[in-house]
Amino acid sequence: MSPTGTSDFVVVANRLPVDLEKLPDGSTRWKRSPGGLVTALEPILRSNRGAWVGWPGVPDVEVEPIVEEGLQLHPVPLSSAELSNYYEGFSNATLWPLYHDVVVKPVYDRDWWNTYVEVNRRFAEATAATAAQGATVWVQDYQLQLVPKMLRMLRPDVTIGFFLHIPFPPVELFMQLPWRREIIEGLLGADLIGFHLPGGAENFMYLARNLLGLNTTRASIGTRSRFGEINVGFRSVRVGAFPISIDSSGLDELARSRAVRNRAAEIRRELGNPERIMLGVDRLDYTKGIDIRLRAIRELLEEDRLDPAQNIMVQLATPSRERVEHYVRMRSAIEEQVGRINGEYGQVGHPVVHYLHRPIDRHELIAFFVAADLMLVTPLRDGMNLVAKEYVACRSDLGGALLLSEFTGAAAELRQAYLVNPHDLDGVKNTMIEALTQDREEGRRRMRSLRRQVLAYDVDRWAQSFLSALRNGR
Ligand SMILES: O=P(O)(O)OC[C@H]1O[C@H](O[C@H]2O[C@H](CO)[C@@H](O)[C@H](O)[C@H]2O)[C@H](O)[C@@H](O)[C@@H]1O
Ligand SMILES: Cc1cn([C@@H]2O[C@H](COP(=O)(O)OP(=O)(O)O)[C@@H](O)[C@H]2O)c(=O)[nH]c1=O
Repeated sequence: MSPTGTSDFVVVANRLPVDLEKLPDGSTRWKRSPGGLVTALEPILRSNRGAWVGWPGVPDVEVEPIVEEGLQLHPVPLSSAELSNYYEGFSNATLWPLYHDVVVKPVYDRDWWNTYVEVNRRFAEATAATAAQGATVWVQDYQLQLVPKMLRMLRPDVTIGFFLHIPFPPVELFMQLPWRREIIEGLLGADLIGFHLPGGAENFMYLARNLLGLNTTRASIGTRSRFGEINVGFRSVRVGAFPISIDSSGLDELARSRAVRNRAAEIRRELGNPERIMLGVDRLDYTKGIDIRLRAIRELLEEDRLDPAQNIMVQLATPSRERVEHYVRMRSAIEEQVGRINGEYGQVGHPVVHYLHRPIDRHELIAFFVAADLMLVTPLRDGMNLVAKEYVACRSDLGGALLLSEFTGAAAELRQAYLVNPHDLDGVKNTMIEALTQDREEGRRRMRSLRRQVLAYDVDRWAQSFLSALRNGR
């Protein structure tokens, strides 16, 4: 057994909720980390006054643990070589594409795998040193799939939950992975393994049964109900589906504020008061289908089905994984598409596509949600997509429309969105026109129904359903 720490509730994630930023003058400051995992978990951990174990966002720095507004942050350092092999390599050039339907070809590299094992061990050791006797530890996501087993060996006294934020792939794809047994065994160190959707949970059950030969239940898995069970020696591991969500009422309240409404009106003016504003908000990731929506817009302009003077698109794109090859290529391709549309259909001072490649602050983002007539969410595959839910939460006016890919986790719940198959470009184009020209009452009916779902199933409900299953099941 490792020495114990003092925290009763510990979240372990690849990143801390804040990234250390090195400024040109050599000083440093903390800024919010990108992505939906942090958006979802930060409020929960703050209200639990827990500890967060994670990487501080830059390589080759040793940072002491800090306490920030009651939240204890325990940085796990990574060297440049580890960053390259564990984060950019195995996590984001092997697992990420493999788990997202092999949208691009995964790379299988033994050195990357070895570093992934070493870094997972470091996270497990840091967690073991942070958790109090009998603590609850919640391990997050694909970067840390070996931590549950490693931590159990170090600290059999703690209760371990694991949640996967990205899709768990179909069995035929997962079987490509040379280290497939190790990953499944790593995850089985947890007491409860959570996925967004029942399909991912059932894929995992199948592998436990057929790859590792374990005894499992066989009934279908429900959403927040009907968990699967796997016998691992004398232990029982439960498996369930817990769709993640957002701080719906917090966003709803902010979006109703005068400051946000004024800013939304100002955004419309800044864009030249067009009849309709379309919006995309994503990390710049090839899974998000940004290229698909741009292609759809270009073809609609070509076919004279969209008036470029009255239909404006805003694409907000946070930089992401900028040294991974496919991300570099995709950025160039998207910027070329934006340039081409503006070159062919824009006017001086009036581009058709407004594109920002930088992180946007949450208040500004909410004003964009309030200003937009059509939200375009077109991933080829996405674990959940919190942006879709955030747009709905911000539309208490029942205005706007959500166009949503069927291949997002969110589509399982947001059935009244304009659902599209992103591989069917004509379908995307026709649905864009349908949503842009929707009857006002039809739009209000759809948005009312979407809001019922998003406001009822918020991030607190997600965390409570997972944590109560974890605590009651041991
Ligand atoms: O840490 P990065 O490499 O910069 O990536 C940011 C996060 O991206 C992924 O987010 C996922 O989690 C969301 C919340 O569950 C979900 O809505 C989305 O569909 C996922 O893509 C990744 O899983 C996180 O680990 C990263 O922090
Ligand atoms: C572009 C942008 C986004 N955000 C916030 O980031 C998350 C994104 O979460 P989602 O589940 O949709 O996808 P990933 O986790 O990135 O795969 C969401 O909360 C956005 O509001 C942001 O704050 N600033 C940005 O510029």
